Amino acid sequence: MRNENELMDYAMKQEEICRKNDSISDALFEEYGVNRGLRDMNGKGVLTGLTTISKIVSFEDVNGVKTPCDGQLWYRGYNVQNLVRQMGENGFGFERTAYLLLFGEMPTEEELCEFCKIMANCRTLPTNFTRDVIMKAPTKDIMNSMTRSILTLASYDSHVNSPDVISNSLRQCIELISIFPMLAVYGYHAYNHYENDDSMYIHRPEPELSTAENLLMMLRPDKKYSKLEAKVLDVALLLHMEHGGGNNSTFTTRVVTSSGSDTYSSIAAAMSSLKGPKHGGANIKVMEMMENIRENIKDVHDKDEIEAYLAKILSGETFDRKGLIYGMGHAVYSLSDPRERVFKSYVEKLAGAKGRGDDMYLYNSIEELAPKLIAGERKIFKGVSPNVDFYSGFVYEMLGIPQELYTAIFAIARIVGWSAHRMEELIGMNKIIRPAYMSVMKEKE
Ligand SMILES: CC(=O)SCCNC(=O)CCNC(=O)[C@H](O)C(C)(C)COP(=O)(O)OP(=O)(O)OC[C@H]1O[C@@H](n2cnc3c(N)ncnc32)[C@H](O)[C@@H]1OP(=O)(O)O
Ligand SMILES: O=C([O-])CC(=O)C(=O)O
Repeated sequence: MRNENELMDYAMKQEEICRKNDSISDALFEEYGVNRGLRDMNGKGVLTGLTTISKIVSFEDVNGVKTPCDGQLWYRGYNVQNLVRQMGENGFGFERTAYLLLFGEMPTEEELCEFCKIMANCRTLPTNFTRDVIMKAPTKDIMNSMTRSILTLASYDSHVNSPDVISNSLRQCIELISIFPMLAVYGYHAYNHYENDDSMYIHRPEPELSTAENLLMMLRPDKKYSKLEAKVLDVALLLHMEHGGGNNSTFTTRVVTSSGSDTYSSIAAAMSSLKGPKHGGANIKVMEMMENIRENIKDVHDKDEIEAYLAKILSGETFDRKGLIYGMGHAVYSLSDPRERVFKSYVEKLAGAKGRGDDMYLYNSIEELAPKLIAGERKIFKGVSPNVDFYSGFVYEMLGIPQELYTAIFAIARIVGWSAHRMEELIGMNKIIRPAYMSVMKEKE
């Protein structure tokens, strides 16, 4: 039998050699003008593509000077805050926005109706897929469970690759967008049954329900949810659907697509990127961090105590020792992330209704204190503010959604953006993405 301890001891011993041979000095990056993380000295991303899918604004021109401003996000020419507003109190936006992002124009009522019907018909899994794939080796890591399902679905597709690349990829993307909620929720129920010994429910989606409604219906044992809950979840999905070509998971989609690989592999790669705690996985990390803060401070109303504990998180002294305050900061936004602002308005309503005033106070205090602390400790050129995922976990928690599903919900939304970028890459680029690495290796005899 394999001796795990022996292997771990070996890896720990060899770590030192890896560190010695894999470290490259900052001076060499400067000498060759190489931008770490494809970002320039001011944190701005290196320009690697053109897109018509979305636009992010974080700076404005003030008398010829580039100045940080409140963030804006636009989908196919429409401001996201307006898209949310236009849905009204009861309307659902996921399907309409998915159409907009995928096809580049707002659907008429007739086009939307046809698209919803197509999606409803797609919400079915191959025979015994739930039993044979999703329930096998269940895991708390729902992103992994979904990724395994996505890759396995390729074996059930008799036309994984087809000469009609564009229409075939579009078909596959629409199918995956439609069934993502099932892969996520069934993956969770399987885990919850086998690992937590809870009852398992496999409710089939209902054709007349929206994506958000289906998700809540499939999740709940009694299939019940309120209109407000479905509305809040729909807004969360709309806000997470798309964020340009440069975010880590969308860029991954574009890189894998550019090699000629298939839809399942491109989306599986994007899932693997999204789950990272610096990207979509931050929504779970925020909740773990909040729990850790609550456990370690005596009074949630004492801002000095909160500040001192945040300083410890930032110095890597406590929590996960990574030195990050999760839910804060963004690669592009400066003064604010527009999606966080929308979320906050819902959070305040929900927290009031659910008697979570103390938690709201704690979140507000962190929102006020953390940016100043981070700016004091790190080199921040553009400003640092709460991002979309600072409040998303809190919202999901108040909706009774289990923590294991938080990043999966992000994926259920972002697959629309990934799909739109896969289509744009296939239609407009036709060039393998292949940046260069300068070798600073020393030749040896
Ligand atoms: C959906 C999303 O993906 S939104 C982002 C979700 N992620 C998180 O909430 C995790 C916490 N935040 C972070 O790790 C970062 O802010 C990121 C990954 C989102 C962006 O990082 P960057 O692009 O490096 O941001 P920026 O250029 O402003 O950072 C400058 C410095 O501040 C640090 N910094 C930024 N945000 C934080 C933070 N929340 N906590 C501690 N340090 C931070 C960066 O690590 C960087 O330090 P370095 O130069 O020593 O590496
Ligand atoms: O754009 C990024 O770097 C992160 C991201 O996906 C988002 O904020 O939605």
